[in-house]
Amino acid sequence: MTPSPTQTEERTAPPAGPGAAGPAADSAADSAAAEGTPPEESTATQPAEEQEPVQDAVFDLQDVSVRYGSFIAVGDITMKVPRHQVTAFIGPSGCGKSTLLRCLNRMNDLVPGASVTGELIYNGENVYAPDVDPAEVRRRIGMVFQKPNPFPKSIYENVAFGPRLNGFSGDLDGLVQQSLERVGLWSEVKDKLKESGHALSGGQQQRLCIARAIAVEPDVLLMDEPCSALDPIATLKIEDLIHQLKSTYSIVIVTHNMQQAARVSDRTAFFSVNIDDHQGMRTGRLVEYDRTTKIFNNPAQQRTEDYVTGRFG
Ligand SMILES: Nc1ncnc2c1ncn2[C@@H]1O[C@H](COP(=O)(O)OP(=O)(O)OP(=O)(O)O)[C@@H](O)[C@H]1O
Repeated sequence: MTPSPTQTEERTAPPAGPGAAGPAADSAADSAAAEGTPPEESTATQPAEEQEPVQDAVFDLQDVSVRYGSFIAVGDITMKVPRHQVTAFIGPSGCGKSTLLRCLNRMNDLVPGASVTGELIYNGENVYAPDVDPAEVRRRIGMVFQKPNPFPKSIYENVAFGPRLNGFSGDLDGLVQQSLERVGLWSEVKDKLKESGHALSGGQQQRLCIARAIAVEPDVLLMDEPCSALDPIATLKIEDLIHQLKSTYSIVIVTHNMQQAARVSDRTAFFSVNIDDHQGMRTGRLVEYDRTTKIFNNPAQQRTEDYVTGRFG
């Protein structure tokens, strides 16, 4: 991919010393991100490159851009998302992580004015082809949101709802149990399946939402900051769960938490915002995408290093 024609500046931040990047240095980035420190919004950009090829891709994005009306929220994204691995999207607020995540399963169709250009291939099929049923796409590519959002129904019904809607005719009780077991919730809820999903703790509610997502037997799980509303112990449980689930599902996770990205993901995509000199449009761009260990320990781009070490970029 070629650099944006809007680029006019070069970065002046000094390079980090050897070993400055890495999980040990992540807390600075975490706290800066948590405090909402604005990114250093340079119009300079580096070519986004996929440094190490993905051999078995579940998604293949070619020049994908997402607009809200005429505003390009995220532009020219070319990347492959590996199957049965965890891919993290990181970057400063507003760089389009959630927007890009939502277009992977056509959730953005539900946003008035949102449109997608480019090619988004999922298992060899163009997700946006005219004959593709968005509801089927969303069944195969499930989503877990930032805030746990159980239905106002019983624990059992939360899990049974999707399969029933899809005409599941097998052993529903068994499927509910199996789904709850997979998220480590069964022993905690087996005696109160008729109680409301809202009566659970935040971490339990999020695991219930993951059980609900996997009950319809998806292929991919998209997670949009799934732990941001949870305490550290509940967060670790979800992270453990993500590790377990990746043998069955391909997972894409948006996170502001650098340590979490380093802990749970195999690959990390770092996005940032470029500002168009003429119109001042702030468009999210993919800066660097590689194995997570590389992104955190030896990134190719200065902007990545600045971000993962807490300097922003
Ligand atoms: N429904 C919408 N309508 C119009 N603009 C939107 C909409 N949703 C997001 N945007 C804009 O698109 C850009 C990208 O937003 P998005 O939420 O995808 O970024 P993000 O990187 O996920 O941010 P954060 O980390 O803060 O969640 C932002 O400029 C945002 O204001």
